[in-house]
Amino acid sequence: MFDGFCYRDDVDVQGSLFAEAPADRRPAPERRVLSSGAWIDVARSWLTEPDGVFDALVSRVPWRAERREMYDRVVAVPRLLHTYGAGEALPHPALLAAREALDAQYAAELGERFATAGCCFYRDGRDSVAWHGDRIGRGATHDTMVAIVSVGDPRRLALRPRGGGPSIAVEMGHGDLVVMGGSCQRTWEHAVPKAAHAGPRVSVQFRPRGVL
Ligand SMILES: O=C(O)CCC(=O)C(=O)O
Ligand SMILES: [Fe+2]
Repeated sequence: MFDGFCYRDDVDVQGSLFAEAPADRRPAPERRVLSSGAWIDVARSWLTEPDGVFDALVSRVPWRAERREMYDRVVAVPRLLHTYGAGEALPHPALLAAREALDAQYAAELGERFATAGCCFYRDGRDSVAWHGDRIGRGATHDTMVAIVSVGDPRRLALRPRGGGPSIAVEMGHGDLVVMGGSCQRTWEHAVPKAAHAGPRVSVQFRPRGVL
């Protein structure tokens, strides 16, 4: 069986040759420093089993439509949502492995672990999220991180400084990781703009406790 072969191959290599090394072969994130203490990290093809994760997310998550309350206004959210709280089982083992890999990569810098997993289902290019910062919780006052794992069709994450200035964009492709860090949630805003042609995409955002 192909799966069995892959698994045993992994175990052999990690067990005999690299017994002390972490069993993680994900590409290292590359950092882009933005203004005012904000940064983003990007790692392409970072998630293991992205196809299985996409299928599991689309079929197993209890999706609901919602309007999201931002600080001073309610933003229309044309997309489906579900949040897994701290300690709740995630719908695919690769997402648990992803959270553990994020903790291994970032816990020292972040000072805590990733706890919650917010999931968003963009059914097609008409689904989107407007400009906002994740500022309902501590992100409004403290440096933090929001780690986005993306599966399905690629979509653009646009970012712009809160006080005005040119925007940048990062493509979030199938299996890619994009981490917004530092002051990003309070000094920058982000959005997923509508796209003329896009198939389904699911985003999983890992956040520490108290960051929403
Ligand atoms: O779709 C994404 O990856 C970003 C979602 C987002 O910014 C949010 O839900 O706060
Ligand atoms: Fe956000």
